[in-house]
Amino acid sequence: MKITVVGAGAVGATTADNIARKELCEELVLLDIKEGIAEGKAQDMTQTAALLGFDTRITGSTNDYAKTAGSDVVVITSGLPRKPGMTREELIGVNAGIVKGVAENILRYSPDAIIIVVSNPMDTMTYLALQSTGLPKNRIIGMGGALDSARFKYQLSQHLGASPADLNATVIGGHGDTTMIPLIRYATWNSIPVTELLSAEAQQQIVADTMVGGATLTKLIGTSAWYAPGAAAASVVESIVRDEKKLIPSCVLLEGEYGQKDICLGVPVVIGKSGWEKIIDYKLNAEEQALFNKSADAVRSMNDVLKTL
Ligand SMILES: NC(=O)c1ccc[n+]([C@@H]2O[C@H](COP(=O)([O-])OP(=O)(O)OC[C@H]3O[C@@H](n4cnc5c(N)ncnc54)[C@H](O)[C@@H]3O)[C@@H](O)[C@H]2O)c1
Ligand SMILES: O=C(O)C[C@H](O)C(=O)O
Repeated sequence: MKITVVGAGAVGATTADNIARKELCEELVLLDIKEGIAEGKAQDMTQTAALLGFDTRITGSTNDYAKTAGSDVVVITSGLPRKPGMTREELIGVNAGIVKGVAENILRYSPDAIIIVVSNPMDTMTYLALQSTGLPKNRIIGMGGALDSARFKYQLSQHLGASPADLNATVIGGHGDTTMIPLIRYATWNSIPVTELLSAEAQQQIVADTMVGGATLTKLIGTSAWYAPGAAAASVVESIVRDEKKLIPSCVLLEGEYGQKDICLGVPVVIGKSGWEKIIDYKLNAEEQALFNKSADAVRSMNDVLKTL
């Protein structure tokens, strides 16, 4: 198994670190456009092997895609992160060019790869990667829901005094401050609906705080987060390489599912060795479906911006 992570910045390096620690592959390539950064981080990470006890071989590459040849899975994290006060959508102008170029280069050397898109605005970057590579839809997965659902569980755990591991909670829709939809109606604490345990005010607060989870961290740190994003991206990789069939909300092409088509948006999907394998229908109620449609409208207008770049 060979995995490439493009972008050796905060999220890319953390994703690679998680992949290596979990020994998800024999060969891991970290690629960046900035001279030396990928080689340096690959060497630094390799020096943890003796301490942590893993055997994954990690190679760094300064923009040499030949080194990525034959990758089974590729994670794209290259691109600008937002600064405090910005939205993810404001990154489209720079990141669209980066993601398109990277996806095309990857495909040249790894025609069979499954691609995971992390760069923001992620829903539109996933759509762009799908359009520009023409890959089968199941091989392009946008990572957002895995992270947002982990943040949703974090918020629930704080209010309930519960272990996040005992919580089951899902965020669908876009990966944006106003487009994500934490499905509180479906959230449970070891099978008990959280709606039976929390006041209406607490539920509203949890949903609101989950939606701005990324913005909150960006304000605190001065750039966007990387520990949970890197762990979330690695969890999607793990479900693919171990063929786990985990149900992970992810951004995929919709062709009528959830009432939408010609758009990549977050829905619960089963992820295994072929990429995303099927979409699970959560049977949204009218209010949730209205939110989903609104989210789709917002993402579609970002997708339209691609035509003007
Ligand atoms: N989808 C998500 O859940 C999620 C979560 C966190 C961050 N992000 C996004 O991930 C991206 C990366 O964030 P970060 O914090 O790692 O940023 P960063 O600045 O730390 O790293 C980005 C890296 O990309 C590299 N890069 C730029 N152009 C490149 C190219 N053409 N080829 C190869 N490498 C290139 C840069 O040199 C840099 O090292 C941002 O767009 C951010 O918004 C998404
Ligand atoms: O918030 C961001 O801009 C980065 C990422 O999408 C996140 O949710 O952490």
